[in-house]
Amino acid sequence: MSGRLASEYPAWKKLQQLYDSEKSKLVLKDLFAQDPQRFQKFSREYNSPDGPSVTFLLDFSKNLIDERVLSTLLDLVREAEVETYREKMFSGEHINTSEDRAVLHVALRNFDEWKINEGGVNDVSSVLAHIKEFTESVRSGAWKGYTGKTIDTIVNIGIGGSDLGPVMVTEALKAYSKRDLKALFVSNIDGTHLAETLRECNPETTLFIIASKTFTTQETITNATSARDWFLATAQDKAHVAKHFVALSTNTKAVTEFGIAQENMFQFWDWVGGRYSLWSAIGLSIALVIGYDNFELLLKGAHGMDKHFRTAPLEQNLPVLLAVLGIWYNDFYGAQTHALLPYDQYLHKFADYFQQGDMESNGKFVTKGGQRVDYQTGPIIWGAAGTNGQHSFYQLVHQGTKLIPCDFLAPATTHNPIAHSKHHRILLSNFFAQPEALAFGKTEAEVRKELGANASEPLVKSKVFEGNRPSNSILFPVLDPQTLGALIALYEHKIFTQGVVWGINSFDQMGVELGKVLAKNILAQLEKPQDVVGHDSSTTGLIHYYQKHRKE
Ligand SMILES: O=P(O)(O)OC[C@H]1O[C@@H](O)[C@@H](O)[C@@H](O)[C@@H]1O
Repeated sequence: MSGRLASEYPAWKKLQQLYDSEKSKLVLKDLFAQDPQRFQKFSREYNSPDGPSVTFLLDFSKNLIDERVLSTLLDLVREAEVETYREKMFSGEHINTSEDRAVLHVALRNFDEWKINEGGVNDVSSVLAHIKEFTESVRSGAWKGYTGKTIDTIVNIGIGGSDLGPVMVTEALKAYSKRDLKALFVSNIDGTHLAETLRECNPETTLFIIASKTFTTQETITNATSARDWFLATAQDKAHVAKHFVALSTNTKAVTEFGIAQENMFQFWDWVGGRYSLWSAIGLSIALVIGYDNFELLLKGAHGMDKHFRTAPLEQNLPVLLAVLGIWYNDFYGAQTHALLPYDQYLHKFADYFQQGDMESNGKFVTKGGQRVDYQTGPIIWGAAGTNGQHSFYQLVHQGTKLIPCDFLAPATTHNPIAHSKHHRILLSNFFAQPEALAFGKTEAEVRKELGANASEPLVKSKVFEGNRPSNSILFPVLDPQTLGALIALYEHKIFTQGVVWGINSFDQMGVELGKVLAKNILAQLEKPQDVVGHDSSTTGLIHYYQKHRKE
């Protein structure tokens, strides 16, 4: 990637001018009043260009934009050569320059359509076949534990990208799950996570999936080793490990050293970034829970979005549109955060997932060319499932002093139409009402009318909603595997587009390294107070306090 500073592009400068001169006119109430076509102009329906049918509506009309702002934002995308870098990604160029790697999660869901030149790409289908064979064997009960019993529990041990994707997707697609196969996830090094999980497991019927791209991650290897010790305390014979432990990794050597047979290892490649890996062997737990065919639908739904991203004109290109809207708020309005608000309980981990997806990708202050940026890069991503958020943090979103752009997502149809879909209608009425309230607010005059002449001034003021708070709404027919695949890919490509504009490398994660190194050093000093050397007084004081109070 060019690694140029985004602030040097002519369109960036023009956007700054537009912001300065037009900001006071970009008032949603007026913009909607002036243009009866605004919804038509600023909404797009997605229809998957191929593969399983996926459709959804992206309504971005409640954003603080007009046609001039949008076209200038798209000029910025052109000037940053997003289209060129998009092609570089799809063709397997090493766009992850700091690690000299290709970025090819799109190859994992390509189903041989596009020719890509990179080692391992041709093995994707054989790994999928391995996943299919294995999942069918476990789900059918043909795969037996060491005492001949069927597997009824799987435990995915992994962290970061080797955990968050499987957790999010298995939750999101619970409606498609095999209900008699319990899926548990252990990520934290905190022994509590493993201990509490193992309480739910029977060694005779539990399958451990050790998910680690590198197979060197301290948390995962420590948890996996303790899980193996727990298993062997009952099973006794090391030969039984083969029936109860499989690995998902790029590191064959470390996997075999751990004692997992090569035939129980599911391979992937260094061009799959951790936070983009749920489509790879890392998705094994997903395939086990929802079945291989549904896993394939997830991949195909994502592939449809890849094709859309690769071919649709920028004005129609949904990931690009989401990306530029984000840039508008992040870099010109000074918004620090972006909220993901799915009105679907099944998507309750969606924001957690994209916290890593977005923040580990675009939380960088240096361009690919090595320059310190002079603008904001990745936003803080957060959110929760509606309507829970409404009874918690929405107060600040509506009346706080910060601008928080929001994405609202919802399915038109629920998988659980209890009480004749009464719950769902109430849920959706909130999904429609919140963006409306954010955009149009409530004026002082309206409040006065409502409260009557005797209302006190402070009470009137406290009930005013300034409005003009932007949001996107994404409405899809039903949360099925293919739609989820398309939605995840939509956000992946949004992140890619923003990264190219900001000139940063969205595909390394140097920022997680320092803490790891320091922790290793400190671990070696925890025994005795006299070992605690080379730290500032605060760190030393904290460690000494721990040493004084620990019991074990
Ligand atoms: O899959 P492994 O190699 O265990 O890595 C797990 C996670 O480690 C973190 O430090 C990050 O680098 C993540 O991107 C990664 O997903």
